[in-house]
Amino acid sequence: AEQSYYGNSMLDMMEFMRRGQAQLDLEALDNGQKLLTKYDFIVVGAGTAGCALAARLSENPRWKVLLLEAGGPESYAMDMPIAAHYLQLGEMNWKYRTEPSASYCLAMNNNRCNWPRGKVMGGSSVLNYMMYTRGSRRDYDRWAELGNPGWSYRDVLPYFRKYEASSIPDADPGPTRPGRQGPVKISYTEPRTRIADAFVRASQEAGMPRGDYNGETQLRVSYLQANVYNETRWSSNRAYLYPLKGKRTNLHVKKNALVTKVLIDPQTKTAYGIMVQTEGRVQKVLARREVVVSAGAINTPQLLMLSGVGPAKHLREVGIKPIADLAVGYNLQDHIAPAVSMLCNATSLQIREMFSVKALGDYFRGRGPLRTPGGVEAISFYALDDPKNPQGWADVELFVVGGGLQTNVALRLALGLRPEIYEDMFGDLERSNANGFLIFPMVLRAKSRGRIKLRSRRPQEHPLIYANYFSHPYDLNITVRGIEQAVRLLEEPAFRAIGARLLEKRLPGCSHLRWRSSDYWACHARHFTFTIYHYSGTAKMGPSSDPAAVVDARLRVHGIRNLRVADASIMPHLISGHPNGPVYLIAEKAADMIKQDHNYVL
Ligand SMILES: Cc1cc2nc3c(=O)[nH]c(=O)nc-3n(C[C@H](O)[C@H](O)[C@H](O)COP(=O)(O)OP(=O)(O)OC[C@H]3O[C@@H](n4cnc5c(N)ncnc54)[C@H](O)[C@@H]3O)c2cc1C
Repeated sequence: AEQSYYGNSMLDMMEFMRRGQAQLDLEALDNGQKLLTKYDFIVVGAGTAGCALAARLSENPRWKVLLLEAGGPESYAMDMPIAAHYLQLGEMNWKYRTEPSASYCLAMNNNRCNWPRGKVMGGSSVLNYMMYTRGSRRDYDRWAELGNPGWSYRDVLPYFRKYEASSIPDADPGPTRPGRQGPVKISYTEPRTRIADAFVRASQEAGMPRGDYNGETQLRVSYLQANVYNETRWSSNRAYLYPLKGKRTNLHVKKNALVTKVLIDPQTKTAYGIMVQTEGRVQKVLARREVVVSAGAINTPQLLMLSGVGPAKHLREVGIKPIADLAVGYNLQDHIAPAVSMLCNATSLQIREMFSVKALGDYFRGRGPLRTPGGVEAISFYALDDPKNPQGWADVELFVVGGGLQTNVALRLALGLRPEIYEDMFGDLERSNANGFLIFPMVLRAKSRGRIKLRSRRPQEHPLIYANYFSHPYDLNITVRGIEQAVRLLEEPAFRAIGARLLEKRLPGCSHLRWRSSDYWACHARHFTFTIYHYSGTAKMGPSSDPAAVVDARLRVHGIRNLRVADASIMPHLISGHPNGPVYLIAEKAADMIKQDHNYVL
């Protein structure tokens, strides 16, 4: 038996290396391309939006398209779902941090929240937890009501269905049914811990119907729908570009290429190219038709400001001549979820045990825990402010991770938790291998707004990030109610059956407050202000009559010709769910609008 174990292990390792090499070979197909001096379209950033956009624009064989990415190739190891936390520790992460605050992220080193972002082919779709949600229909209807024709749920539904390749067997079959043929895979994940089963059942026992939260009604509990297929993360790079590698000669992809400026003629206010730092030098590349910025909600405002598009006063402060005075970098939104730690008698995911050759072998055979997307297993949506309305607009989401903060060292590091707080809260649990889980109450429609500012005019320098969590009183209030909803679930029979209970440990900074009181939970939230990484809104879409708008409903930058933004930055309000899917929607719609505007009709 021992012999066959080692024999299999060797084969599994070889298989791992074979798959890794096959992927690198694909990625290497881009490397031989020599940059032209001029393209029809230049897309900045190969993230969720950028890959989709470049693939769609280059469908016209007559257009030459250049996709520029600051990071390097995606690798096979990144695509193992459970590796998600670890990726935040590597160079494929921009490793942003918010400015220190006295009112949030108090349990984190220097009171700064870590804000990871993908710096790699596929962008944040390579770092993310693969949770797939469309959000509420009301989100899109609100976008349209704000003066953005074409963005109501009815209007955008065909775009969801265009990119989706859902294999969810019990998806809502009604008019909102998912697409089955698109490039972006969506499936249920396995294996499931008993904890996830208990969460789904306890939610039902508390009155929440089970069903498809991406269907007609969002207020449902369900196992997670995820961007995973064949045990593999389905990044935007894999979805849109891998099928084209080496085949689409009019699409050039350049990695390790940092765009430092969009070139805009100050007289005609027309974008005509970019400056890019690559292979040790800075060069100019021209755009015959348009530059599209898809650098994500932190880098897009940074790049626009570096190029003279932004708040004139702030640009002058850092020595940049303004070309268009627009509210770039304002309207920054995010989702936070101050996770609550529970203990239980059911076996939770013990990450330490996962990194073995056996686990790898199981993974190749379609088994085992390496397939879980970072441990997130099930999810539910509540309209706490409108509880009687079955069609309500969700304001809180709960999701469950079948392991505790103590079961995964990478999670602690990724969050930047202060070592002394970690030791106080979780040290004993880690040493005793205690079984536990986390419920994350995610606040879906926060009213606080943050801001991105330039630290300097150097493109290599990280911008300043002010998250401003809880600056609006609604946000702390709804956060506390979300936590209380999570804790209430523990009373349900399904959770009782696995001995689920709150971790009875007070945060050192909150020990003066009555245990489990709302003041205690507010203090908990100010300490464990965990971002769920949904930064958005910093190049807001809206009509020119809206002083906060940066782009119009066709995603054209107000007052500048031949320049668009297509990524999470354009969301006027962050959607009530996880935004990776909605960013594909933005990219797909942007691609169609660009094709229409340049008279290319499929
Ligand atoms: C850790 C983490 C977990 C998440 N979990 C989920 C989840 O489970 N479900 C979900 O729906 N969403 C999740 N998200 C959010 C989701 O992934 C993002 O909203 C989405 O990827 C944003 O897409 P984007 O195209 O706007 O930006 P990105 O995907 O971040 O792409 C921007 C790209 O531009 C590149 N770039 C930036 N500046 C430049 C420049 N100057 N020159 C060249 N290239 C540049 C970047 O390197 C990057 O590749 C998560 C995000 C993170 C970081």
